[in-house]
Amino acid sequence: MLAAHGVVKRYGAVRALDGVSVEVRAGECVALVGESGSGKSTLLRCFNRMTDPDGGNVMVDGADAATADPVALRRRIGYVQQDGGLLPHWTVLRNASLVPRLAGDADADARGAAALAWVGMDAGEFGTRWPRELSGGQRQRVAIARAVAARPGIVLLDEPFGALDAITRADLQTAFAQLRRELGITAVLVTHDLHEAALLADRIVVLRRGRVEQTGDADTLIRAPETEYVAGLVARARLGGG
Ligand SMILES: Nc1ncnc2c1ncn2[C@@H]1O[C@H](COP(=O)(O)OP(=O)(O)OP(=O)(O)O)[C@@H](O)[C@H]1O
Repeated sequence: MLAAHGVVKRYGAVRALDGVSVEVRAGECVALVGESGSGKSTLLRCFNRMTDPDGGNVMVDGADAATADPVALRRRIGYVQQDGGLLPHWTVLRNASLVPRLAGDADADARGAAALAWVGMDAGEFGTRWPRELSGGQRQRVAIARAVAARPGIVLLDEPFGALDAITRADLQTAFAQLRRELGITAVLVTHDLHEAALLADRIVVLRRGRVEQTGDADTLIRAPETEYVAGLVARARLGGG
């Protein structure tokens, strides 16, 4: 469904991505894990052309992303950013129905309301509120609703639960996992947190300095780390309360 082949992205002297290859099968959730600056967000943004690579290629649903219209691509691919990215002067319902509305869907509000219900928010109760009138967890729920309202087959998530307290984060992780299964969404999730990756993803890609260090399911990473770096990451995650 998604693939990066030998992707290179440079920012001046920095090689944010240095020949990265990743494949994401239909219906799968793949987590991109790595320390700050390892290239996770850059790789994520290559899939919806918010960033264009300098080398290699990116495939979306069998077609080269470089030839796709970026706006059309972004309407087909849901995107959740770290801070939610809600428009502050739009109500919750208007935020949630943004993508169907941009696509000219006459039922945009109904789709937004349905998406809010999927993430456990009643449009009657929350729809007319402003983003600033929500808790951080509620805002992230709306951000997820917005990303799925147009029923995209693919959703990209950049540290969507990072800024939340542990209980809210666990609630949202469960809600997202359920929604992903129900809607059959293919997802790429950027996270610092190996626990979160193990919980939500079918496979984990460990990035380090713009390169893939190891790809595998959580069990493989834990039982058979291929590099000292991955072994260290696993050890630190255990120390961190796993
Ligand atoms: N627009 C940009 N201009 C210049 N350098 C950039 C830009 N975007 C990213 N970089 C650099 O590319 C590298 C990878 O950044 P990226 O944001 O992909 O890392 P990350 O793993 O997502 O980090 P974090 O977890 O801190 O978000 C970093 O060295 C970063 O400073």
